[in-house]
Amino acid sequence: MTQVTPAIIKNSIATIADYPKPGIMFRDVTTLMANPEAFKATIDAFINEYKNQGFTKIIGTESRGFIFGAPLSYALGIPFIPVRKPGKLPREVIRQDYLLEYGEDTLELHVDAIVPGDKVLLVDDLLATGGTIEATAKLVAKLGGKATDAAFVVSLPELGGEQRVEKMGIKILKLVEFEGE
Ligand SMILES: O=P(O)(O)OC[C@H]1O[C@H](OP(=O)(O)OP(=O)(O)O)[C@H](O)[C@@H]1O
Ligand SMILES: Nc1ncnc2[nH]cnc12
Repeated sequence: MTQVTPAIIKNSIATIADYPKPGIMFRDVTTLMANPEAFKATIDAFINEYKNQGFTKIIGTESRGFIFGAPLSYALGIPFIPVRKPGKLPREVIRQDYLLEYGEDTLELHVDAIVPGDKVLLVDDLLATGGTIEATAKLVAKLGGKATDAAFVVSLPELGGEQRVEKMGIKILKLVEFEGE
């Protein structure tokens, strides 16, 4: 489905140069979240795209993925599953290491959170190198599910994440792009 992204979404995202490391242009969605009109436009755009599409689970990746994934899960009546940084989930987990734009990390998923045949929507605030979403999709696959789609508020195409995620057969929705700005 093609939709026009309201300008308020991009306009409400702040950019901080050289955070958290020199050379990084940090796209800060806290200013979007603090703007109720922009936040509503963001969640509504996701609802329009993903209603009645047969998803059985929505995954949000810690931490900013929780902020956009949980309201979508509530609105669509689809279970919300958190993928978390190490040591945060209390029951048995599977793990996946991955590289970030500015570091490396590990993600974990409860082993009983995904069942074979699940059709999973991945939600995160931002797509940069695609390492986070690739690791999350691998966790889903290890448990027999299939991440078919991934939704982002922001994509940074210069960092190659879109090709990396599409190569895995995952369809991307991005509401906003930042390129050399
Ligand atoms: O496409 P990638 O190169 O993987 O980068 C994107 C990821 O990086 C950020 O999360 P971060 O790991 O900084 O964690 P946070 O949400 O807890 O701040 C962002 O929220 C995405 O999850
Ligand atoms: N440039 C960026 N801005 C905000 N979050 C990010 N996560 C990875 N790269 C980022």
